[in-house]
Amino acid sequence: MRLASGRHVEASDNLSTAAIARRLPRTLSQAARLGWRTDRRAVLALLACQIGATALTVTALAATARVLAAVFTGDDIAAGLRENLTAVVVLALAASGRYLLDACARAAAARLAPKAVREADLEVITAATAAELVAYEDPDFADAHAAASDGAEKTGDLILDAQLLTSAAAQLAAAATVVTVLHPVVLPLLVLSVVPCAWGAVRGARIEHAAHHRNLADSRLRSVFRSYSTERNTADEVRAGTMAAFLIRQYRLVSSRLEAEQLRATRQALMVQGIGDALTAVGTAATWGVLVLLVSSGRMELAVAGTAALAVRTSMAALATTVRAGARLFRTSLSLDDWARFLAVAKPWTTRRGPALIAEDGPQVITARDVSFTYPGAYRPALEGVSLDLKRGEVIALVGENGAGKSTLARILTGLYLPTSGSVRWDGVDLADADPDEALSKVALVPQDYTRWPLAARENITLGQPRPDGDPDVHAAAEAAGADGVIAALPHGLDTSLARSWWGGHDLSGGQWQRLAVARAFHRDVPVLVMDEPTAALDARAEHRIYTRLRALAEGRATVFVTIGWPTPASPTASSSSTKGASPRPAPSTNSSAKEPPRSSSSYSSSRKTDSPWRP
Ligand SMILES: Nc1ncnc2c1ncn2[C@@H]1O[C@H](COP(=O)(O)OP(=O)(O)OP(=O)(O)O)[C@@H](O)[C@H]1O
Repeated sequence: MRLASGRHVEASDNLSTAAIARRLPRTLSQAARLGWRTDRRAVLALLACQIGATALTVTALAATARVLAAVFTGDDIAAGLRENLTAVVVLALAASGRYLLDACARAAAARLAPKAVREADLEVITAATAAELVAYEDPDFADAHAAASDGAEKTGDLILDAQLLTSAAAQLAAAATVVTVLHPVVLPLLVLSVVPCAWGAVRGARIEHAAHHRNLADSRLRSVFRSYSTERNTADEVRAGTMAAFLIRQYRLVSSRLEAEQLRATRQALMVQGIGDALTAVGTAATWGVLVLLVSSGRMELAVAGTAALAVRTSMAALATTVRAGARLFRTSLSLDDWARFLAVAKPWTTRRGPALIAEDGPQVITARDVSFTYPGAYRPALEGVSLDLKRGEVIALVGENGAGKSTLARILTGLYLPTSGSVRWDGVDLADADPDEALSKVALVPQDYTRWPLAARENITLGQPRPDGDPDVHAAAEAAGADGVIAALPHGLDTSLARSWWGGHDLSGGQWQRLAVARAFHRDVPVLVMDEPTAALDARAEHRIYTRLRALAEGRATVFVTIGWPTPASPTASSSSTKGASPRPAPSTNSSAKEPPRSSSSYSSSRKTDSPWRP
């Protein structure tokens, strides 16, 4: 199995080194802004220490030159040192001060780094949660999101590397100044020897990063195989289905693809870096050769050559650190670029609908007209030409085969998805123009795949939004959903943690979880209630309880009930007293296909013949 790489990967592959280098300042300034937002004092301390350390490096090297001149030029070294005592003291103070300030700068960077990671990650979370729900159906969004999470993690490295780079670059600048003062020909040689090394390091980083991008889809696939093989949710099926060998084979297959791609990239990167290092070795040899030549031809005094040799060594060490830190910074900035890229990819998906508000006591009526919907990247619409009306106090049942579009329609009626064409209006307000937070605050949804929140039982029902009366309301909702017995059996009642993978966490059965999921919808005192197969995992008694309560619960609410209960044609049928007809596909709408007549909540329980009218 192979996942297609998305536009995101291709766009990254096409980025040239020059293009990325041009974007580097922007990426760095983004990191600086992040740092500034998270801890200004640490940023200021970092800057002050860095500037101070640079000034002290220059001072120390200038003092070094004077001390070395005293040592090499005079016959009496001790006398020379005594005469230049100030330079010796300055050298000692500047050198130790520089180490101190360097350590302070590193400490400030270390303090800043985790905060920057947190802030960058929060930006990813904010962008993801602000995006339209349908964005999650777009593979590019998913790939960009995966890459962004890595990128956010690297923000900390970026700050540490930036500190290291500026520190090394300051040392280099100071040493290079001294070398230039001693003899102007040495500096160009130094530069020539470092350029190939820098080129190799940067080019190698780009090759490896491009491979990382090509591997993104496979990396995700492998981690899915890994988690499906080992996680608790799937552990029983893995064993009962004797799937372990198959999953391990798939894991190996994807891993070998990943490793082959990685190996190819590493070979290329090593080759490029090797060429750069070899050229640098030639340049270094030339630098030393020129120094020897200058001394042997009498164009440079031995004392000056000694100082130059020291400065060249310092420069070389600083250059090596600068190149290493620069290459790492470059690689990190590529990851940070992924982070920034996700924010850019997510931006157009940001929910921006309009300021229209639904009346405080609304919606009284939900009207869908000619609604069609196609998932991003899908070849055919999931819904086509659906029209219906749903009033407060009515229950509408969406019935149809698997894949007929019931869940999609339910999400469109609540405004979770916007139709590709047609409109959904609440009291005449098009949901495409309505403030989504305000509209969704009027919706309670029991999704098909409800979440087992690793929280206390109370928060699993209130979703962190307790009603003014507190626990009595929680118990009332639990009672309506048949979850009161579940809570009563918990060791600490509503305070019991349901984070089953943690110590002290309590586990529930599938049906018990579903009762909680239904209770959470009942707890939300809102006018629109959507239940997507809410009784699939319930026993007959619990199902009966929900159905018998539904009438009371639907009182004053617009309720959508999704079920596959009836044997019906391939399209879902919307049944309610006011339904105009719903048909997700070209297939026709209709109530006529339903075995139960359309009805509203008021006629619902009285016309039932079985405990579950949806499953005759
Ligand atoms: N993320 C997606 N991307 C592309 N197509 C999708 C996506 N999700 C659903 N579909 C397609 O949309 C159609 C309707 O799906 P939907 O989940 O609404 O059906 P359903 O009637 O609720 O099915 P079920 O009874 O199995 O829950 C299906 O054909 C499905 O393949």
